[in-house]
Amino acid sequence: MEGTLSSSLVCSFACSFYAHSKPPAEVFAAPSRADYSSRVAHSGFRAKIIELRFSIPSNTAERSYAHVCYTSRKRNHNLNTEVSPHRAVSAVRLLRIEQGGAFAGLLSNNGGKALKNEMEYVERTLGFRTRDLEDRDIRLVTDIVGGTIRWRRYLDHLILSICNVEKTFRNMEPLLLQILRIGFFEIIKLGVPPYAVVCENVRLAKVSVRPGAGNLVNGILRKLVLLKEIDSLPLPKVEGDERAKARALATIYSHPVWLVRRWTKFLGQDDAVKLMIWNNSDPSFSIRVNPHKGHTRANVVMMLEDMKVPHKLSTFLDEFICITTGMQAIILAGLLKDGICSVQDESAGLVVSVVDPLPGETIIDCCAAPGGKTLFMASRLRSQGKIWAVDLNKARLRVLTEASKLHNVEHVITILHSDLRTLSVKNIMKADKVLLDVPCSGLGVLSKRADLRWNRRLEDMEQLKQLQDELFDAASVFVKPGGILVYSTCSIDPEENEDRVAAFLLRHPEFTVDPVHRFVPPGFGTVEGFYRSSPIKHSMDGSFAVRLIRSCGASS
Ligand SMILES: C[S@@+](CC[C@H](N)C(=O)[O-])C[C@H]1O[C@@H](n2cnc3c(N)ncnc32)[C@H](O)[C@@H]1O
Repeated sequence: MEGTLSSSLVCSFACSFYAHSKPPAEVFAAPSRADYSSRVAHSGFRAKIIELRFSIPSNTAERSYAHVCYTSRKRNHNLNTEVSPHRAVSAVRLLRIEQGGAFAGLLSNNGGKALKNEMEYVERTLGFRTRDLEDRDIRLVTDIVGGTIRWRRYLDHLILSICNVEKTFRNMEPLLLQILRIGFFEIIKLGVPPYAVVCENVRLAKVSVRPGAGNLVNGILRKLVLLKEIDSLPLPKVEGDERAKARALATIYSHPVWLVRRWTKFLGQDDAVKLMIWNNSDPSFSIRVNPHKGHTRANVVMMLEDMKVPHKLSTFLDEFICITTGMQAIILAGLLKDGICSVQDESAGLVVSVVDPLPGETIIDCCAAPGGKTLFMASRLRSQGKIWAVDLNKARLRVLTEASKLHNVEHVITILHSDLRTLSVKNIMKADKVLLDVPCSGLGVLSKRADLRWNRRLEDMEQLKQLQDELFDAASVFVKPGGILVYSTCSIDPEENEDRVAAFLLRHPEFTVDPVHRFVPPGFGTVEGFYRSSPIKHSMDGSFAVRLIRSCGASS
């Protein structure tokens, strides 16, 4: 069959392949019919191959694709024990993330089911099963997937430089590119012995892409090893005008150029680099102990010691424990599932300190779901008082409802599914305190959200700012005279933080800043009286909050 197909059509075929557990259809690129046949032979399905030849509009070269209709599952599934399972799973997961079908975190509260789905995807994509993942493999997948996504721009620069021919790089099968990225990441950033990396990634490319792909991986990885040995990785120099410097820094520290330019402008080059280094480092987590399940922090510390999970007490929040590694063990031990504690960054906990919920108060949590801050505020109310938890997203509110039951705080929380802006027009509720934790860019949490830096665009910022202003106005309506309004973000961007507050105060002279210094530890309050946590200063996520007080005589 001859013709012209758009790349989006190819993509939609490929997506349908991932979406079905029944015998699927897929389209993939391969230079010869023998390659299609080899792939189908490994697939575990009986299949009919229809060959397509077409050119992609953005790419003048004609390419050959196979449209494979898998007709039924073969009875005996191919178990491939030679391919290292964590590499195979990582490659497929990276492919899915890039195609928008998965998130970066493999850690899941419902580990068993998630893992089973994961392995089914791997089997459907590669055409063979690997042995099941052990705990150690899961940790490796988490490290490799997170790291490879973070370092994508840097790795692609090296791969492209070593391929030498841009066409080879651009025309690479998507799975092959992931295998190369993994190999580069393991050699350069994880320091895995090159022999093992070359050998295993070559084998994976051969059996999962096509036999010829193994040779390509072999050649490219060996060149990389050589360049690394002589300390000659082809990296750009930070020189030239602003734009050239930003491009070089963006490659060396693997961030989008627009972010580098923005941070260089707001923070200066040195702090921008420190921030990028933080974003590329392994994320650290903290857990909040839930007292409503009869546990104390000392209790949970003993459990962590039994589990040999390295930890230290938070110096900023009495309920928090910082964990460097071992989250998987905490999940497997059921500490989250049983509501004994929840994962919450200290920076988010300190926003609750800014709100300072007191027993007996009525609080409206305006953008509440999935409820991290609602639950902490509920816990601080000590069963006296009320929280109205408002959110637009029904699915996320369901998570909040379940979590509030799990944490034994559901009696103080009432869920309200609504657009805050519509609710504010009705003007039916007034509260002592109102928390507005607005949708934001999330630029303060890039170390935990490995893929976020690649998904955010400069254009998003304008839309977000407009939404933040609208929600800020809406939230203010619920504050009673003399009451408190807290606006917060998990962003470090002044345009989402200080600038939004300044614009709000111009529109709402009935509010004034109530400095946060008496609510947060020293070092977190700014001269303007705002709360700001900084990854480079406090080694935690970046977040922001302001506490505003409505004048006693003023009502909306
Ligand atoms: C940053 S998240 C809130 C996180 C939450 N406070 C927590 O600590 O878990 C922002 C939330 O705003 C919600 N949201 C966005 N637009 C909204 C609107 N117009 N009205 C109400 N909620 C909205 C989103 O559904 C999302 O759950």
